[in-house]
Amino acid sequence: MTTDFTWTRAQFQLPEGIVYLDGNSLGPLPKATPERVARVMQPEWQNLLIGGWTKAGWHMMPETQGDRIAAMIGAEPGHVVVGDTLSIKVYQALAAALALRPERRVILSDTGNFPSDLYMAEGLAETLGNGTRLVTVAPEDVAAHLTEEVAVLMLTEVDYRTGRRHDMAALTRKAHEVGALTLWDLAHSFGALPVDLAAAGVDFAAGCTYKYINAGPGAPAFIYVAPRHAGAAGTALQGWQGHEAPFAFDLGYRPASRVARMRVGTPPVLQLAALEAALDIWEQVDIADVRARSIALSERFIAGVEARCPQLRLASPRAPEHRGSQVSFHFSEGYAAMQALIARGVIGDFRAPDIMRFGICPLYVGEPEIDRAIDTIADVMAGCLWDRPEYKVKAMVT
Ligand SMILES: Cc1ncc(COP(=O)(O)O)c(C=O)c1O
Ligand SMILES: Nc1c(O)cccc1C(=O)C[C@H](N)C(=O)O
Repeated sequence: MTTDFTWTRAQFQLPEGIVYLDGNSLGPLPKATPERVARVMQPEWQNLLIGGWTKAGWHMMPETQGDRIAAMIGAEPGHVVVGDTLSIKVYQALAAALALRPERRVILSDTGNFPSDLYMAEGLAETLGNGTRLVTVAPEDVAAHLTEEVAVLMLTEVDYRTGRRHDMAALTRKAHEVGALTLWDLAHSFGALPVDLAAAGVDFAAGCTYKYINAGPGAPAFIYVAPRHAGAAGTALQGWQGHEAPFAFDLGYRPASRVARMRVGTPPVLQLAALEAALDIWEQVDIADVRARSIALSERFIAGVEARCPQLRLASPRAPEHRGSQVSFHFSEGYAAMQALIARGVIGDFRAPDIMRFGICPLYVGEPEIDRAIDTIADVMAGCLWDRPEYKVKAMVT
């Protein structure tokens, strides 16, 4: 299959006149989504009422959508389930992995990891109360800290700030050599670059669907458990929907034999419908084409910005194979500069302390958008427009 990027572009409802370079945080609205979500309300919810769980397939959506996701990330069918938030899925996967290495006490991660993953690990370690501790090292030092003390290597493949990409297969191999298990956060990988969990020998993974996948604000996360751990992995959060027979209402918990054991409570059906519509687009897309185009667009962007804006310093790795699908620059007044860009219709975002972040999503971003972004950044820099007081007011959510 060759991806038709004119077609993909036409599938999105982007506001007129803007260049959207923040799909690495929240993807835009696919045109088919409102109708698909509305269908769950009318006729499904209106007419089927409680019967919708069975007759409209709502109950199985976490698994049916999980299988679709599995096919996109090189996971074995039946080993991915959708639901909850990424923070929760990280917690469950980490708890399961730690329990599989009961004699070890170290969770190894890096300082580039997303804070929520680190907070979850700290909280879990505290709850376990058995001396389990989180050790965070610089991203480039991870391999050197893989020792026989490590129970779980927990990393985000692509750094949310710089876009720096870990070598998932090599680090997984190295972790296994010392007897550790791996947990990969795919938040900035899924839909950004090819992922092959089975080939890399990954033990656990989790990711979200509201970024590159475009399933909407608050869209559910997913979790992957490798087949070799499927029977032994505990779920930590023993909700009734992860029970082998939820509608038997047993007083005792029996985990489902399938990855469904990682379900917790009632699934968010409206949000899952939005995910379905988003995945329909991805079924017409070859991720290898997306990756090639993302690299070409990113190279064009970096070259253009560096040629015209000496004030900005590249924060992302220069070699494309070491990046995800975002490009970041350091600039001391990055927050205000980003507000100036947004006011001119070029939407990226800012991450403390000084990172201007631009997501390159080829499904709806092409050369004209990249060139307009470069021109606008050059204008903001040349005119020191970031120095205006109105751009220095901090918003609550960035
Ligand atoms: C790498 C990474 N992990 C975890 C999270 C947390 O996800 P959630 O808010 O869905 O729990 C995010 C984004 O918020 C993220 O970028
Ligand atoms: N989930 C978000 C939200 O509810 C509001 C604003 C941003 C987000 C994000 O997902 C941030 C994202 N994980 C990041 O890479 O910074």
